[in-house]
Amino acid sequence: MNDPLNPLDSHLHAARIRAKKLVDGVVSLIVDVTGLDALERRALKEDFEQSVGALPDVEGVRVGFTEEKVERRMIAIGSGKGGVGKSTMSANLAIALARLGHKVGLIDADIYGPSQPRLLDAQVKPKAEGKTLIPVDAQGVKMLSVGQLVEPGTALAWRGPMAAGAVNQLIEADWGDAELILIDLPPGTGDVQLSLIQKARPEGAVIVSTPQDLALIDATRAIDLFGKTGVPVLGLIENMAGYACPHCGEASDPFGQGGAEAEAKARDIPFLGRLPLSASLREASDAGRPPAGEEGPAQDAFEALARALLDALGSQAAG
Ligand SMILES: Nc1ncnc2c1ncn2[C@@H]1O[C@H](COP(=O)(O)OP(=O)(O)OP(=O)(O)O)[C@@H](O)[C@H]1O
Repeated sequence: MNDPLNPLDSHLHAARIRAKKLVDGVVSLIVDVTGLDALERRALKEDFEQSVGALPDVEGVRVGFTEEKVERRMIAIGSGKGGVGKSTMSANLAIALARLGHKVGLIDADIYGPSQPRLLDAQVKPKAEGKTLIPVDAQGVKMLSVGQLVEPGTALAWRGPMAAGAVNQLIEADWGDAELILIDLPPGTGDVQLSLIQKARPEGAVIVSTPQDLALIDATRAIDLFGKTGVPVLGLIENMAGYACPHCGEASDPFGQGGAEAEAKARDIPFLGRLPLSASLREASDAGRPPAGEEGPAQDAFEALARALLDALGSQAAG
């Protein structure tokens, strides 16, 4: 006899059907929703209810969901002081990790200057399903920013617990299939950063520093902050290390060379690599075109940093 549910085999989302049965006119479907956010799940459910409900002899439809469990790892990106390129690094590392085949999320928790919506050219408000925020798709990365929770340009003079509350909303968002979530912390090593780290409980941290002495002293404070909270430092990245003159090509080291690497070595922390000061990198970043997404030397540099980070994460998990 012809199975009345046969037409489901040619449904657009037939590959997601894990089980189907028809009992007394009621169809029960189990649908795999791996990788779909709450809005997409609702749309899929409605689609099945409508198309199955229209089949002959069907009086009711029940749709249940199943999904593969995603093992999520959160990595905090911190810096001892502002302006060292932590946000630029977070955006480009996120894109480089996604290009290496990872499902990546990015939380912009920089309450003093949330810049990810601009860096990733994604200045849109996220949607919500009930109280759960749905990250926006930003150049292949799922992203949420504290900047999306307030009006643009509003100074965020939040204290630690308030900031932690807002960041909590971002952490508990619907991250779908994202397995690696980078969290761009506010610069500095005060109470605000401390309570954010305690709230987020990242698996590891990356510290961004410039080669300047002062930044290095600040970087060591950041290392101590993560030590205090029991978060292992996965590695140090040196940004704005050396400068290639765009006119004559001569390379120079306005802030000195090797300081960050030496500091990392002295502290027994992996040195993940360095990125030179580059006018084209700054221009592309300011224009919302992260260089990690465009072919060129900067893309190669970010890919190498992303690989070093994955290695450090691997050894951390193994150790
Ligand atoms: N390697 C680089 N070469 C040239 N410009 C850079 C480089 N890295 C970052 N910048 C520029 O430096 C400025 C500060 O960078 P960014 O906002 O990422 O720093 P930050 O550490 O996140 O600062 P804050 O947390 O205070 O916002 C930006 O204009 C950015 O484009």
